[in-house]
Amino acid sequence: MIIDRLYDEVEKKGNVCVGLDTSLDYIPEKIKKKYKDIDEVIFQFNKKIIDCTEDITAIYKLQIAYYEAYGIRGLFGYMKTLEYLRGINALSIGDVKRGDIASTADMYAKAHFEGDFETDFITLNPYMGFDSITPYFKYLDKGNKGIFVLLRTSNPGAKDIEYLDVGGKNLYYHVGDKLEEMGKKYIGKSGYSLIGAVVGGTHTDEAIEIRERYKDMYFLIPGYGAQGAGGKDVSLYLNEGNGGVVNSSRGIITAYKNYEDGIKNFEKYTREAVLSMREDIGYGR
Ligand SMILES: O=c1ccn([C@@H]2O[C@H](COP(=O)(O)O)[C@@H](O)[C@H]2O)c(=O)[nH]1
Repeated sequence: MIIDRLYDEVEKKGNVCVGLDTSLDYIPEKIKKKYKDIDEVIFQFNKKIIDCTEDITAIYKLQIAYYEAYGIRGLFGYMKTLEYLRGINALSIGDVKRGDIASTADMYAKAHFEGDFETDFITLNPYMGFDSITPYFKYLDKGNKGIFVLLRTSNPGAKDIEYLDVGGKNLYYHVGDKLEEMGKKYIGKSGYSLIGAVVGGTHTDEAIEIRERYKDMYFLIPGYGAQGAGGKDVSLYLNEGNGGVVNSSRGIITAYKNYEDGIKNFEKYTREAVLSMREDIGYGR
């Protein structure tokens, strides 16, 4: 199952999920001048990041908005990056956060688990109801695709809805309990399910309870670095160093900007950002 592959990647390489949130503002002028089309500029920048981090990165997450924002060329950049990751046998998450009625969800599933935009995992938004999630299960049945469903997100606004009291428990626990139950059917040999959850590393007060309560769930943990979460925070969501991947996007792909010689030594600084994040999370301890 694909979740077992992710588990093994984390064992070998650590918990870092590099976020390829590729805004043109992050790309050095040198690359922008070298390639005529935006898709190639985006792809070449992503390729540089992937090539210097692949052996220390468990999985890459592409937030689709950063590609959609550049229209059809941006989406070509998205497609090329995913093709490249598949070619080197690296895992990918399409951070698409879909949620819609079942007939539309069927088409979203086809769009992101097959064809040009195929990824290993996608993110889903469950707050339209569980019938917006179940249409993806036919891909889970084959074992080679997985989902990360928004549970308790990293943004301050998580408190507005996700924390609402529903029958004596926070709404996100209501969502999580149902996901854990549905996920029992999809547990791999690692002990984790193809139905995972997104939990923001920026809120830590309930982290231990969430980890304890959802033993089968693999976590995608955003919020590290640019949003303020640190290694100690995110590691509360892990289980003996596994059970989750920690995303950092801006913190890694713009790391080179912190140095005067950043453009010249782009690969060195990008790699250092992943290595220091991996250590901060507790790799090797
Ligand atoms: O709760 C959530 C869910 C998703 N995200 C996404 O993760 C990255 C974070 O980027 P940084 O630059 O490391 O802050 C981004 O793609 C978000 O859309 C999240 O932040 N929180």
